[in-house]
Order: sequence, then C-alpha cells, then structure tokens
Amino acid sequence: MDCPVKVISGAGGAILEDVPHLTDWLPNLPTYGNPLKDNPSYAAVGQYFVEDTDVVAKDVVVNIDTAGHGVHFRRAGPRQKIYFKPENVRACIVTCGGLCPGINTVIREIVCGLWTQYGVREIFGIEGGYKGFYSRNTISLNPKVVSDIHKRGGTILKCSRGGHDTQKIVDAIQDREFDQIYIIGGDGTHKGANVIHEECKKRGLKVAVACIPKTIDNDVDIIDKSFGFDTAVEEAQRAINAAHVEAQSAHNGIGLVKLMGRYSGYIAMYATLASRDVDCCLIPEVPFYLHGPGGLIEYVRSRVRENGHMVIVVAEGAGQELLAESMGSLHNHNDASGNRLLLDVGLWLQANLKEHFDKELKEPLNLKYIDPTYMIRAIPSNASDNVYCTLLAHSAIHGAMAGYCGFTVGPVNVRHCYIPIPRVIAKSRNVVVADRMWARLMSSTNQPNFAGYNDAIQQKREQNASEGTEAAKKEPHDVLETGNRQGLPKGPTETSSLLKASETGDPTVPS
Ligand SMILES: Nc1ncnc2c1ncn2[C@@H]1O[C@H](COP(=O)(O)OP(=O)(O)O)[C@@H](O)[C@H]1O
Ligand SMILES: O=P(O)(O)OC[C@H]1O[C@](O)(COP(=O)(O)O)[C@@H](O)[C@@H]1O
Ligand SMILES: [Mg+2]
Repeated sequence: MDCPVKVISGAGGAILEDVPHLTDWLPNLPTYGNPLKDNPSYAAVGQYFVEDTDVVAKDVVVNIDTAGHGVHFRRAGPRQKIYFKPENVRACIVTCGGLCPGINTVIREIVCGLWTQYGVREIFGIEGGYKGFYSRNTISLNPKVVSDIHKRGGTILKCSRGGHDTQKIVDAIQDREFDQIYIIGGDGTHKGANVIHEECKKRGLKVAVACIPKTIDNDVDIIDKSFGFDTAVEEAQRAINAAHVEAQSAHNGIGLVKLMGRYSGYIAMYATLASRDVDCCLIPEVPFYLHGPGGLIEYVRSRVRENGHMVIVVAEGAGQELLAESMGSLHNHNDASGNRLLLDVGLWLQANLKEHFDKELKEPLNLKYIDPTYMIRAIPSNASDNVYCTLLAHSAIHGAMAGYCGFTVGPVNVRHCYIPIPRVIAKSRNVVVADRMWARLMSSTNQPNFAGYNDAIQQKREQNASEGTEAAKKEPHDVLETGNRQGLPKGPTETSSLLKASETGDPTVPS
C-alpha cells in the first residue's frame, strides 16, 4: 500500500515530515476554543499551548554546515484551536499484540485526560484487540473505573493477535459513531492502525486514529524508547542476580537467563550493561556459533576456568537459524498476527552446553536455566514508566482533539512528537552492533565478537561451490553444530579442555 508522508519545507531549510489532518479530506470543519484555557490547573501555566510551527529535529547531532536542515516532526501538545466539540466526542481505546508493563497506565491517562482536560464523557473500551471491534460489546470507561488500574500489570481491555479485518473494524467504528480511536500496540498494531486510518479517510469520516507505541522489545523506530522498557530491564535484574548467585555458589556454575526480544536484543543488552555480572550476552542481531575457535563453547570453557562460574543472558530471538538447522528442520510456524514463532534458544543452549561439558569436566556443569520472560512482561510499570505513559497518553489526546490523525506519539530526542505512522512501520529498530553501546557491552562482558561466524560460513560456501555435491550444497550452519568442522577456521580448542588443563595442574582451573 502506498502511504506517502506529507513533507513540508520550512523557510530555513528544515523538513517537516507531517502527520495527516482531518481537514485534508474535510476542509470546512468548524473549530472550537481549547477548554484547557479555562482549566484551573493548566491555564496557570504560561505558554501552555504549542504553536503549529513548533517542530522537533530528528537528529540533534549534526554537521555545523547543515544544522537545521534535516528531518523534523511536529511537536506534540495542546493546540489553542480544536476540531471536536468535547461534549459530542465518542472516543474508544483498544490494546493489541503482546503485553507490556504500563498499558493500563496509558488507558487510565487517556480516560482521565479526555475527561478532566477536555470534558469528554463518552469513552469506550474495545475488548480483546482489533477483533473486539466487530465481535464484542464495548465497555464504558470513566475516571472511577480506571482509577487504580495503573497498579496492575496486563491490560484491563485484554489484547490479542490476529483478527484484523479492516472493513469490519471501520464498519463498527461507523455504526457506533466513534470519532476518536486510541490504539495501543506495537509494529503490527501500527500497520493495522494505518489501514484503518486510510479506510476512514476513503469513506470521508471525521475519525482521528491516534496510536501509542507499545513494545517491550523496544523495536519501534524513531522514538527514543518505548514505555515499559525500563521496567522490563529493571525486573530482568532480579533474574540475572538469581542466576549469578546460583552460578557463584556451585562448582562449574553457569547461570543462563532468557529474556524477551524477538528481533531486537535491547532488553538483553541493557539488562547486561546494568548488571555487570553477565559474562556473555547473545542477541538476534549478532549471529553466534558454539564450536571452534572464537565460538561460545571455547569462551565458556575459558570463563569457567578463570572464574569458576559464569552468567549468560540470551534474547529469545538469538541464534534462531542456527537452532533450526541444528535441529534438522527449518521452523516456519507463525502466530495469528504473522510473527514467526521462536524455537527455545534457552533450552537448546542448556542442552548443548551440558552435553558438551559433561563429557569434558571432572565434575558436571552446574547449569541453572531461568526463563522469566512472561513474569517480566506481566508486572505493572515502574514510577518513571508511569510518568512516561502519562505524557504519551496526553500527547495522543491533544493530537486527536487538534484534528491530527493517522499518527503515533513518542519522544524524539526527549521532546514528544506526532510521527506519521508510515514512518514507524517502514522498518523496525534493532541494536546497532557498529554502535558504541554494543562496544560498551562487549567491553563489559569480554565476550567474543563471533567474528569467525561469517568466515566459517563463507569458507563453507566456497567449499560447497567447489565440491558441487548434494551434501555439500547444505547451508553451513549445521556443520558448526555437528562436529564436522571442515568449514571452521582451524584452532587448538579440542586440546584445551578444562579436564585436561586441570590434570596438568593448572592452578586457575576450578577443582
Ligand atoms: N500488516 C498488518 N496489517 C493489518 N493488521 C496487522 C498487520 N500486522 C499485524 N496486524 C494486526 O495488529 C495486531 C497486533 O499485531 P502483533 O504483531 O500481534 O503485535 P504488535 O502490535 O505488538 O507487534 C493484530 O491484531 C494483527 O492482526
Ligand atoms: O504473547 P506471545 O504471543 O507469546 O508472544 C511473545 C512475544 O511477545 C513479545 O513480548 C512482544 O511482542 P509484540 O511487540 O509483537 O507484542 C515478544 O518479545 C515475544 O516474542
Ligand atoms: Mg510486534
């Protein structure tokens, strides 16, 4: 689908990637004064309203010669002029995709913000994600109903995957006369929201679709970070601490912790950086291998030899191709939204490390595997995420009241903005391994950079091409796993086992 972003050039050379506005297809809409000007709390604050000319730079580190010329987004906040008469507004809220700490806080603050700041009285919850539009009754929301929901994890509205039927959803929006649709969800949800917005526009409806990005994986592009992410990183510390205590208290102790992160390893990376007890962090963005020089097994061996124990953090999406091939089948199952279902990298690592080292060590490896993924996702948001959720909710309602639509909200360089939805669904955000943050992580764990992976794959490809046999046409990942190490760089790892070292009286080897 072609969804061009409105681009406006400022007189000084700045570029604004603008969000749609209801007047794009309904040019003669009446406007109203913003009731916030008479609100006892807000009216007291000077310059509370945001000017339509205020924009936020996407990049704040710029070349002195081109400063001010780059991409900008519209600054979020209340406008003096609004396009909805508050007493006529019929707003609804829906939550889609997986859970994340803070969803209830966002719901609460949308309801309370609409109610207390604008005087909106008809606010409805759509239950069970997108499919709830056409398969469930709505529930009535007001400040009393939502007063303490921020203390609970999950979503009072329930959420789901799949079930996005654009026509049925927009039919329901029309039938129920909703004119503001607040959608809380991740990348998939935003794709769905964009088509809902486009369909409303096509039908000429006065409907503002406003999104609030929700993703525990922090994989939504453009915004600084997503709500619930800090809470998740903090909660992950508890699992890492437990893994560290278990590992430290055993001979040949290994604590293995699996964290969420389907395609993006942000939780694993930040939890590792925060903890300082982690010796190795595996993320989807960095392919790794077990055997051979520079591989994980060699590193585990040296770490356990040096320290007697180690802690490994693995993001759930790490090493998926390697796993699939080592298990002998390509795994191609998807969930109802079309997201690939993951193989359990934690269980696989546990089995492989145990199998390898139990043969090699005098005393068996003492590996404790902790999978806190759903526990982390299900908790309520922490204090700073709660404040963050409030700002997101307020940005969304101010934007919708001002007639903007087809937008999402979030901080860009710490300033809250309205961002066109196509901009955030164009690509997801991943850990940039060429960035200094990944360098910091590598220097804190001292883990290998698995640079041999590409060499090994490349060597094997070349060998396959020159041999031209059926067996040789197999992709090389399996070779890394099966012990047939023809494709790997040659090295001394087979002779440097802990057992052999301990037999030679090496004092650094744990007994
Ligand atoms: N390309 C798409 N077009 C329309 N709807 C989509 C699309 N991708 C996902 N959705 C819908 O968005 C909702 C949430 O998507 P999902 O990927 O499960 O979670 P998230 O939004 O957290 O990424 C689901 O109801 C799904 O049907
Ligand atoms: O809830 P499910 O279907 O088990 O999905 C688990 C997935 O949900 C997530 O927590 C978040 O995914 P979404 O952003 O798509 O909601 C992923 O980290 C994880 O892979
Ligand atoms: Mg997603």
